[in-house]
Amino acid sequence: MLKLPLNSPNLTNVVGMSLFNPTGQISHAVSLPSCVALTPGRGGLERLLIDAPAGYAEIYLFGAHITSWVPRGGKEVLFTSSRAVFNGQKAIRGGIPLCLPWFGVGALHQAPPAHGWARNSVWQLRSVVTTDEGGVRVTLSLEKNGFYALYEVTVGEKLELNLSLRNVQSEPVVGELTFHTYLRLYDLTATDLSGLAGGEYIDNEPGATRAKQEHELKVAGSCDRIFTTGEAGNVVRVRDSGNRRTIVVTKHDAPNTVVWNPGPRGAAEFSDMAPDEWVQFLCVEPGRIRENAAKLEPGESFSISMTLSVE
Ligand SMILES: O=P(O)(O)OC[C@H]1O[C@@H](O)[C@H](O)[C@@H](O)[C@@H]1O
Repeated sequence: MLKLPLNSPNLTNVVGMSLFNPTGQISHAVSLPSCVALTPGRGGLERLLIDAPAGYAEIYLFGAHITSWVPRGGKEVLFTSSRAVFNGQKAIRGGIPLCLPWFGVGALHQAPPAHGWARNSVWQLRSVVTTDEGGVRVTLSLEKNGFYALYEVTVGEKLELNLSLRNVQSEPVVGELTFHTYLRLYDLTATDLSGLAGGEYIDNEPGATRAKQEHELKVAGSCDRIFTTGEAGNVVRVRDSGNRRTIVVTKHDAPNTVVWNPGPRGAAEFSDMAPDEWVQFLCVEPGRIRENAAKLEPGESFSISMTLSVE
């Protein structure tokens, strides 16, 4: 295993060389802009540090997992648990895990692992380029178990994500995708949501029946709802009053939005979350899952996208 020191001059502008990550795989040789470094992060896991004029972010190659995004002049938008485990095996608790190629137990009950294997896999870094808006665009890929996933992350004043999944096997398959986004909040119990009223949801538990969300959703404890939204639900606004901001989640080609928080009792059962941390986040998870899962013939693909912005 090759350990790279944080200050190594070779970590920026890496051209034509291969870096090893702690799981033994070789990262793709890519050229990095000067505002980007590929460094060992927590647990020695390879991580892209992006400090562009328009925004800051950290992306682990393990899970293609974004653990931090700070738009320039703003505050951290993503919650990452103080007890998150960075061992290259367990999914990182917080940030934006990708649920792929299934969500939860899967539309066809494919689990384990819960939420698919992408968040526990090391992704390949394909390219890192600057954007005209002062940001950085990162492309990552993962080919595994007959699927090919391509993930484009644009870090700037907004965080723009585009994720696609292709069937590269000879049989038809079913695929699901979700951005399992942990939004950092000053106080969940004082947070207002808008955009989900009028949508239909099902509680994420066996035997649950479908219901209509009559009023705007207020989450003050445990919540685990899978929404199917129309156009109106493409923009969900999360008013984080303690931080004097509204986080706006805009999605495309993603008919579902999962809203999840474990509440105090649920949080106490997680070894990778402090008991009092449940009030510091809300998961708003755009995706295409369950009855909307994509049926993919060989060679077919589908994609979902999400933009986070702050007002
Ligand atoms: O602990 P995990 O596998 O990261 O899942 C956390 C939660 O993820 C949410 O997306 C699900 O709706 C919840 O049911 C689940 O508990």
